[in-house]
Amino acid sequence: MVKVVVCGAAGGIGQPLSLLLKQSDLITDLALYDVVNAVGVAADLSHINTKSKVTGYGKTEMDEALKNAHTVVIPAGVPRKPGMTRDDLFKINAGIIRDLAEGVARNCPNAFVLVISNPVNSTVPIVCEVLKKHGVFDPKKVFGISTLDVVRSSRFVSELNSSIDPKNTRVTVIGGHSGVTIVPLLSQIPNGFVDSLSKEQLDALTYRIQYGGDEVVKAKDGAGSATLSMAYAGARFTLTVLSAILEGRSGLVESTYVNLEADAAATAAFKEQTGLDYFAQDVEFGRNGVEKIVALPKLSAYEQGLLDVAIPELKTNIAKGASFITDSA
Ligand SMILES: NC(=O)C1=CN([C@@H]2O[C@H](COP(=O)(O)OP(=O)(O)OC[C@H]3O[C@@H](n4cnc5c(N)ncnc54)[C@H](O)[C@@H]3O)[C@@H](O)[C@H]2O)C=CC1
Ligand SMILES: O=C([O-])CC(=O)C(=O)O
Repeated sequence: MVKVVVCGAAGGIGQPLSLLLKQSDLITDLALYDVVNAVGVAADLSHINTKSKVTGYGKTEMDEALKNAHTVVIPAGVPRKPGMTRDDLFKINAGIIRDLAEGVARNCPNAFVLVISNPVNSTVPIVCEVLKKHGVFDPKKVFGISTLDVVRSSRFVSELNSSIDPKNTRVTVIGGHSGVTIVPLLSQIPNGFVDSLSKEQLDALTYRIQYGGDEVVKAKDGAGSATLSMAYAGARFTLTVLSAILEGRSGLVESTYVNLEADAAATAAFKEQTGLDYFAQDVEFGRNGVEKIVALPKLSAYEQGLLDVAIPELKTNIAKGASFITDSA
């Protein structure tokens, strides 16, 4: 049995994400949990003629939903409105994520946990600290999904150079998932892409990637943030990880936000230099989740400048998430 649970499954991301996961034969049981309407969404999806069995769980049924899960994907919580930062969501989402992580520790302590809910820079440390508290933390199994930054980068780059196919051009994005902590490594794009840009173009492209989320928040004008592109990115990430774990496919890589203990040997020097415990960078997946954290390529001076700005902000975000659990222990 491969049971995948979507927590927040009736939401703007949860519904299309569940629809995309329903397409996959890797999943045998798709469990949809939400405090509202999950049973209805599950009934709807359950009629689709693919192999997985879909079940819905309401507000009081979290434990049942999570029981024996293989993988838990979490897009539960509130989205931004114009004028808000992702950090402004902490007040409401931190408690939601803590309670879901407690549910994971109780019902599926060996599950892979994939976190979408913002602020990702802080919600991932919350999940890790809760699992640590229960003695069930495996850093190879907890991921912050920052794939949307990669998806946006590929698309935005292709808008500047029509010979680039956005589907086949993966841009490594390191750091975290908010504003200045999003650091795209555009210098890694082949064929001298970055050298073809003026300084103004490079600044504008970098800003667009860092603030792509705000573009959508503004356009939706109070009706939330990215949902469809996030569902696409979330499904791509989830199915990539599942393919490595279940099918043993090797060489599968995505940028994702992880606890650096997931590959302590590879990241020891970086941790020492920066003081960061969590960081988004390219990760190769394997049967146990993180197979290895890919070494950072040589950054351009421009990228190093971006990273220098990202580090203090990331540190604050991480400390805020971790202390939300450790200070209440
Ligand atoms: N990682 C990323 O790149 C992205 C993250 N997000 C984040 O994803 C989250 C969800 O966004 P949307 O789907 O647009 O919001 P939404 O409001 O449409 O959906 C959230 C769902 O979570 C449910 N929910 C609330 N509390 C819950 C709980 N305790 N247990 C289970 N379900 C609960 C709600 O009932 C709702 O159905 C937000 O925090 C948003 O900022 C959004 C886009 C990209
Ligand atoms: O911007 C937001 O609040 C949602 C998000 O994380 C994104 O679209 O990247």
